[in-house]
Amino acid sequence: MLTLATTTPGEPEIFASLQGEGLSLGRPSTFVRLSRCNLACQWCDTAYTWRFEGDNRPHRDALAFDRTQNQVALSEEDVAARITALSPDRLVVTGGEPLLQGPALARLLALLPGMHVEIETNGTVAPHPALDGLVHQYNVSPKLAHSGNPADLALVPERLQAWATDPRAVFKFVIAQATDMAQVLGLQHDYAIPADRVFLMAEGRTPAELAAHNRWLAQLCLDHGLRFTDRLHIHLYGDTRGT
Ligand SMILES: C[S@@+](CC[C@H](N)C(=O)[O-])C[C@H]1O[C@@H](n2cnc3c(N)ncnc32)[C@H](O)[C@@H]1O
Ligand SMILES: Nc1nc2[nH]cc(C(=O)O)c2c(=O)[nH]1
Ligand code: SF4
Ligand SMILES: [Mg+2]
Repeated sequence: MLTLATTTPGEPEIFASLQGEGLSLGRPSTFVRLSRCNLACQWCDTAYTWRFEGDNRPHRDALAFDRTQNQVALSEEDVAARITALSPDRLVVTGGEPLLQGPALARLLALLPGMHVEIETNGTVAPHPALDGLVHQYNVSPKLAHSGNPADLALVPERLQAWATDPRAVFKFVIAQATDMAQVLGLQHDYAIPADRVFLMAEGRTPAELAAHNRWLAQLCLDHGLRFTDRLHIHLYGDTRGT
């Protein structure tokens, strides 16, 4: 069984959209959003996937979503059928943190041979061995200090090392202010991440926020020879579930 996020109560968040971020920006894809996360970013745009009542580690705030309204369990066969009905050739699995459900995800992907598979991940969890061979691209978004997560949870050295040496892994750093660059450049240096595999993406959940941040973010990309990504889906649809 897989535990998915919902668009409305009981309705799993499986949808067709253009990949809005990073290396595959603009590619028509089917998205599957899984439930639960091991981190708690203070600006998370999908907090409904993890900020459940009772799930109150010290660094999580009091705002709680109802677990029964915001997740649904489905069989791998059911999820595969819903994906196939959207007739995609590309799948993006996101969350929450999708690598927390590695074995079930591996069973799902085994039912979908021939699809190009991207995983959106915070980069703290090792892919299950049964899953890893079925994935074509990892969109790895390590969380900087401004996310509010304790560094020892958000930045796992052996994981960062593994992603840096995996050519399938593309890094996507969320930037809230220009001073965040010191931490990005430190990580890029420490783990010898090729600049060609580093994207900077503005923090923002509205077109106005992105427009304001993208101005100076573009300049930072130029200054440091790193790649820029927008968040296309926010411009097209706003901060809406299932888009
Ligand atoms: C919701 S996360 C799910 C996958 C995984 N947990 C992760 O963080 O990579 C999907 C992407 O959205 C980004 N994201 C979440 N909230 C954001 C925000 N307010 N502004 C910009 N990017 C955000 C994350 O950094 C990640 O790249
Ligand atoms: N269109 C669209 N593109 C995306 N790329 C990454 C997303 C995510 O939430 O992981 C996302 C999303 O939610 N929608
Ligand atoms: S790691 Fe991803 S899903 Fe988890 S809180 Fe951060 S942005 Fe949200
Ligand atoms: Mg998103």
